[in-house]
Amino acid sequence: MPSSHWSAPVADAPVDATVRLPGSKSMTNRALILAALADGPARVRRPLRSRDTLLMAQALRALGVAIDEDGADWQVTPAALSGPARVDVGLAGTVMRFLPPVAALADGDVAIDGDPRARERPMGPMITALRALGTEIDDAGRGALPFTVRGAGAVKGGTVTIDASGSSQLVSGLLLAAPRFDEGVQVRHEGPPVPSAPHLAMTVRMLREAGARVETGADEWRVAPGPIRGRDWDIEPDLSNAAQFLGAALVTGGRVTVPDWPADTTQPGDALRGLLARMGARVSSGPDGLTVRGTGTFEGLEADLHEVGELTPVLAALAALASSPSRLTGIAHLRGHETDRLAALVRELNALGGDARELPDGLEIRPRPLHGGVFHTYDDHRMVMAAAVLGLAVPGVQVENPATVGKTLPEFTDLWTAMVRPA
Ligand SMILES: O=C(O)C1=C[C@@H](OP(=O)(O)O)[C@@H](O)[C@H](O)C1
Ligand SMILES: C=C(OP(=O)(O)O)C(=O)O
Repeated sequence: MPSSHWSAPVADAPVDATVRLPGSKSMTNRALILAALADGPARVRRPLRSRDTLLMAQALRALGVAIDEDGADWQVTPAALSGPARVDVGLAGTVMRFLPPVAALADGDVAIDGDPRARERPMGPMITALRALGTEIDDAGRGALPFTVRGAGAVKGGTVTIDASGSSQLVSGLLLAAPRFDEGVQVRHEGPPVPSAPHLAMTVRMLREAGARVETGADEWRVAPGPIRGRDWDIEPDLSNAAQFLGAALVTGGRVTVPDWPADTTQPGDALRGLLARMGARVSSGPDGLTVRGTGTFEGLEADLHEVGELTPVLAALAALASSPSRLTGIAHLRGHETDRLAALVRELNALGGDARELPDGLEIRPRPLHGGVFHTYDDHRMVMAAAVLGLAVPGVQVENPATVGKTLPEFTDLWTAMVRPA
């Protein structure tokens, strides 16, 4: 086995674990943007420290913002934003969609690029929208990364219509910076439905928590011009990254508790409570956190995951181990994620003997006995997580490039091993 592979541990016994999870990627990167654009210092408490959030911090520092480590927190001191600067978005959707509107507010050129795959992810509507709002962008006609934002120190703002069916982040990015646009923004979506409604709710809630005036309608969002308050942001645990751990309770007939599960949250991972219950889990909340218990058998899932697409890879792995078939729909936009997730999941599940096929907007998965083999991960953190779930029940799953999980959870294999093989 090449040393770049990880042998996913088989569970010899039901897991019985409490897994404390690091902060939410989506909340950390929104808090960083709002802190950078605020009227005074801000603190991000217990941020996620992973590739996606460190890239965001680095991008904002490149524009002049000070982000200092302070114990478990980050202290953010805003500054007049300026170029010339170079920004690396890596493969982070949140950086590639949230940073350009901030760069538009800077005084000077900001050159933005990322991993090869980042150049293929949907970006055109953001470029078109920023131009319509008064910003010059040099993209050599690509409609994609790399491009240079010719920041003029201000953005006029106003009304813009975009097709955000490829990614909700196109809307979130425009809204997060919009209080600082001269006229604010009114974004209208036209096209097939926008995915990831909870992430849009997160954007709106965090903007309001920072003092912005936001109105929402059907496929329409309006942000008034005005100050963004510097404040403390408490980052919740990343509930999407809870999926594989809670799923392990289902696969092994065990128990997993995630502490500090928020009572009221906009994170899409909160939907795991209902989704795993539908598969047969017993789900309960208490002072210890959220607990999922499995019985040892569990059913497949028929679900529209349009709003919670990032849960798909782990749910697909669970589906492959379930006692009945699954249909996961509403997720055509996953073809534009870190990799084409529908194609990648079908290929890798079937390479282990599975029976998965692509639907126009999703996946159909029929459980079959699986065997070991190499599970390719395509620079996709959630493919590593999906492979680990399969490995609980299938001996010999070799996960290629496990380090790619560092996009959102660098400590994943340690947390996983501690759960499956407690000392
Ligand atoms: O705004 C956010 O923080 C996110 C929105 C979603 O993006 P899409 O709407 O592109 O799926 C989600 O999949 C991604 O992991 C995080
Ligand atoms: C789609 C995801 O990430 P990104 O923020 O890069 O879009 C994800 O984390 O599942």
